[in-house]
Amino acid sequence: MASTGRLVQLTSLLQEKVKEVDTYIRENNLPDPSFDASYPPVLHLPKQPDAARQAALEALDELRAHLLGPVGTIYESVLDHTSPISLHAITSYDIMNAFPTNATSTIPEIAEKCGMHPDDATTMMRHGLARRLFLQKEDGRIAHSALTRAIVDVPNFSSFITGALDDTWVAAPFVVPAMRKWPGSQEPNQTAFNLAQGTDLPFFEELGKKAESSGAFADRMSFFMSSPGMSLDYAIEGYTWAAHKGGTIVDVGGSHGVVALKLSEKFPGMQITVQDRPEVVARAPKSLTGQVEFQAHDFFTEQPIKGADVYFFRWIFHDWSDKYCIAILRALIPALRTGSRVLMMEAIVPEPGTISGFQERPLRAFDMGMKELFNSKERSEGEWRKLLGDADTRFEVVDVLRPEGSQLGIIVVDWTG
Ligand SMILES: C[S@@+](CC[C@H](N)C(=O)[O-])C[C@H]1O[C@@H](n2cnc3c(N)ncnc32)[C@H](O)[C@@H]1O
Repeated sequence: MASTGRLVQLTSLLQEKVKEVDTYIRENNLPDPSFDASYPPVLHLPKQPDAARQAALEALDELRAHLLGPVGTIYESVLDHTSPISLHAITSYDIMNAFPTNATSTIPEIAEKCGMHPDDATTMMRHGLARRLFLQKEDGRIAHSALTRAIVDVPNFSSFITGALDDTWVAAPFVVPAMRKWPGSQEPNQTAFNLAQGTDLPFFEELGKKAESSGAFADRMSFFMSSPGMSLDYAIEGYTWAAHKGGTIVDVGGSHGVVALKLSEKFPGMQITVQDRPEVVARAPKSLTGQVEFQAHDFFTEQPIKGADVYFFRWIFHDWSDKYCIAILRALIPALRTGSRVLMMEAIVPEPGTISGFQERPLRAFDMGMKELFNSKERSEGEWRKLLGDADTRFEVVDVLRPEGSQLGIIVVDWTG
C-alpha cells in the first residue's frame, strides 16, 4: 500500500508547483496575488513558471473533485448554471462603469446610475460579490475588484463577455432541444442559437441584421485575436512561405487582409489576393503597393483564381459542418493544378482521452460553442485527414505543423490531381 493516499500526493504536488510560481513572483518583485483592484489583470509568466502554474491548476482540479466526491461534483456543476448571470448583468447594464475603479459606491447608487430596479441590482450584486466581481468593503460600500477592473481596462474584454453570453450562453439550454428537433443536423440554421433567438437565419446573417451586433462581434474577435496563441506571427513564421516568395497566394476568407499585408511586407515578390464576402471586402483597406488585392468571392462557388501556388484558409473550416467544408474544398478543385498547395490554419485538437480532462475541458467548450452556433465542430488531426479524403482523395496531406505556442496548427495539403 502506498505510504500516502491520492489526496496527500496531489497536495504535495500542488505545494511544490505553487512554490515555484511563488518564488518567481518574489524574485521578480511582482505584486503578491490579491483581488484588490490594483492587481494587474494578467499574471505574465515565462515558460517554466507558467508550466508550474498549469501543473498546480491541474492538481488542484483533481484534488477539488476528489474532495467534493461524485455527487458533490455534479451538484456543483448543476448549481453552476447560474454562474455567468451576474456577469451578464454587469456587462449588459454597464455596471462596471457605474463608478470609477478607484472609488466606492452602494447598490442603490449603482441601481440608479444603471437604470436597474433596486431589487434586481441587489440580487445581481450579491451574486457577483460572491464571485469576486466587485468587493464589499468593511463599511458596506462596494469597490471594484481586480476582476471588474479587468472588464473596464482590458481592450474589447467587455464585448467578448457580452457577445459570448448574449449569443452562446443563452443558446446553451437549447442544445438538447435542437438535437431532438434536428438530429445530427449539419445545417447552420438548425442550431441551438436558432431556437434561442427564434430565427431561421444562420448566426452571421442574423447578426448582420443589426449593425451594432456585427460591430460587437468584430470587437469580440479582436479580443480573441489579441491572445498570444492567436498571434499573426504564427501565420507568417509557422510555415516556410519563402518557398513561394515570387508566387501567387489566395487568402480565402481573408477578411481585411491582416495576414496578406504582413506577408507582402516580408516577401515583396509575392502577389496576394484576399477573398471574402462582398460586404467585408467593401470595408477592406486599400493596398498601398498593389501587391495585395481584394476580391469579393463566395467560397461555396467555383474558385475564380486558377493555378495559384497557395490557397490559404485561416480559421475558416471550423465554422462549418463537414458537409459545408467538403463543398468549400470541392469549389476549389477546378482552380487547382498538380502541386497546388492548400494551407488550412485551424485548431487541431488532440484525440479524445489523450490529455487530461483539465486540459481537454476548454477545447470541448470551444467545440460545444461551435455546435451551439453553427452545428460545426473542432477537429482532431484524424478528422481533418478524413474530411480532406471525403472531399477528394487527390488532396494529399504532406505535413501537419504545430508551431509552439500557437492555438492553431497548419495542415499542409498538396493537390495531386
Ligand atoms: C473566423 S473569420 C477568419 C478571418 C481570417 N481568415 C482570419 O484568420 O482572421 C471567417 C471569415 O470567413 C468569411 N466568410 C464567411 N462566409 C464566407 C463565404 N461564403 N465566402 C467567403 N468568405 C466567407 C467571413 O466574412 C470571415 O472573414
